[in-house]
Amino acid sequence: SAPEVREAPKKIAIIGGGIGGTAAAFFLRQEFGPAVKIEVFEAGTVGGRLATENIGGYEYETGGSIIHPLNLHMKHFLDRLGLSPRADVSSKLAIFDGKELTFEESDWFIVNFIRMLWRYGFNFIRMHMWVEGILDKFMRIYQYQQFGYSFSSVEKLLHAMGGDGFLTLVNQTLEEAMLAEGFSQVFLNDVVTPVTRVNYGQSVRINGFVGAIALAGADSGLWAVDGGNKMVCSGLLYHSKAELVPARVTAISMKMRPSKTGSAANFYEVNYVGESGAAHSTYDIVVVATPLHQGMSDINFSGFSPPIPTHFPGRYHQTVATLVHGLLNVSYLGTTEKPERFFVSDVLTLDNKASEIHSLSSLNPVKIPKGYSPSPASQHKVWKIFSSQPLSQKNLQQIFLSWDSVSEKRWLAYPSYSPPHRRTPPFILHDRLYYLNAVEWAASAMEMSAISARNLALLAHHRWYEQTAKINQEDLHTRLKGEL
Ligand SMILES: Cc1cc2nc3c(=O)[nH]c(=O)nc-3n(C[C@H](O)[C@H](O)[C@H](O)COP(=O)(O)OP(=O)(O)OC[C@H]3O[C@@H](n4cnc5c(N)ncnc54)[C@H](O)[C@@H]3O)c2cc1C
Ligand SMILES: CC(C)=CCC/C(C)=C/CC/C(C)=C/CSC[C@H](N)C(=O)O
Repeated sequence: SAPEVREAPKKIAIIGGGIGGTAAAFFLRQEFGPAVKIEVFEAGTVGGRLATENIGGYEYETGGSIIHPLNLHMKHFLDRLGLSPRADVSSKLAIFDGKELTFEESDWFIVNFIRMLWRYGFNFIRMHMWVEGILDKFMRIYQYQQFGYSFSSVEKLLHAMGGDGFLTLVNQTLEEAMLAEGFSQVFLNDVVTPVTRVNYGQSVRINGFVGAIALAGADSGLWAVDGGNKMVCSGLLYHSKAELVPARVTAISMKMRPSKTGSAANFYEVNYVGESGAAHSTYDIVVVATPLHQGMSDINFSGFSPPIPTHFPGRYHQTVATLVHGLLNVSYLGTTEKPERFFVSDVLTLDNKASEIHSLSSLNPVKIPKGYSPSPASQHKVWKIFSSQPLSQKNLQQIFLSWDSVSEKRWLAYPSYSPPHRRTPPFILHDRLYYLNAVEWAASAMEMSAISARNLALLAHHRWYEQTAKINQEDLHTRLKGEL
């Protein structure tokens, strides 16, 4: 007799309208087809940690800002949504030790190359090769997902990409991993630390995997979305024909109802508070696309065995983004260069007591006006400072000669990474209840949330239709060699 065909799910809930939740809506629609009703709950603003701030009539990114050229899901979203990358504006990097600039990029590639070779031998070239090797393995996920394969835990996903090497990498510090590879401590202090400070606000004691991602975040060819990165989220929401529910989810519980076949079927009840008060709805599948950690979201899970905690262990790191429209005090950076000749756009910092800030960058608006070009420090412009604590008035007076606006955004930005990690939170919280942001404990980035969204859409589909052959397959890399 023909195998029993399971009915399609009728309703899916996604909690969170950031890049993770909206990408999940997009991929779930792709997997389950047009009939299923998808609802996205968002307590704040669509985009979540992708957000902009208006200064003087222009919008500037205050959260997630850069995208790697090999981030294929983000690229694909732009193509599907008819969005474009923002026009390129040249940039110039320097490193600050709290007193003076220890490195200032030259306009000439060869000058930078010789300086780096002189100071750090082959460390610099080898670092590029090391990161490239990790990215090569990382890229395997796209082929697996293209073929419909999914993974039931972060560890299994990492293992499928990079084998035991990736699992070792997430369980040791970047410092340990790079020292073991033969990089020098001086190179780690002078070059790698400034990158982990700007990109994750933390030291080289973050895990080796997220450390490699941070270093990839200093590659060339980084891009952003014309009009603002958060446009991808609203675009995905619209494209997926999901319904936005502007409400805060307070609780998720498991309920039973009798099914047509006589046996009991369980479903999820989502309780939420919106503008018109408290309400609840029921769903066949639920995807939680917000971090389940202290200060991030307070969702009470009831009726589950084993119990699901409101907050998993581990905390999120505070990064304060302060946007200042003002005149930079170049002597704060210990430089004697005239402000009209000072074109440095990104100042990274060393890890020492004198560096209260993690970075200082000149910001370009999300839409580049015609004829726009980088301006020197002698002109009023928008600067972004990353720090772990809010800046004091004294800090601002040291860094700027004058300013006409200051806006501060305190983010619980990404996990506070301190390997070895006890255990990464699970993707599967319960039978058909999934947790997208578990992936952030390997690394937090827009593309990581998109990869997790695709993985969970596939996983939810295969588990719904009991297609176990597409879950947790070993050795996919060898088996798919030669395929497309
Ligand atoms: C300052 C900063 C700089 C960064 N820079 C980069 C970068 O350059 N490149 C990069 O790739 N990544 C960067 N990141 C990381 C990146 O922004 C995140 O990894 C990514 O945006 C996470 O997206 P998400 O959708 O998974 O989570 P979020 O964006 O946090 O989305 C979760 C959403 O859920 C909502 N929510 C929470 N609780 C509830 C509830 N109970 N009910 C309903 N809704 C709820 C929230 O309001 C939020 O909108 C940066 C992050 C920060 C903060
Ligand atoms: C996931 C892969 C393969 C690559 C992502 C690389 C990337 C873009 C890393 C950056 C991650 C991050 C959290 C950056 C924060 S700050 C960004 C920027 N320097 C700024 O000033 O806003």
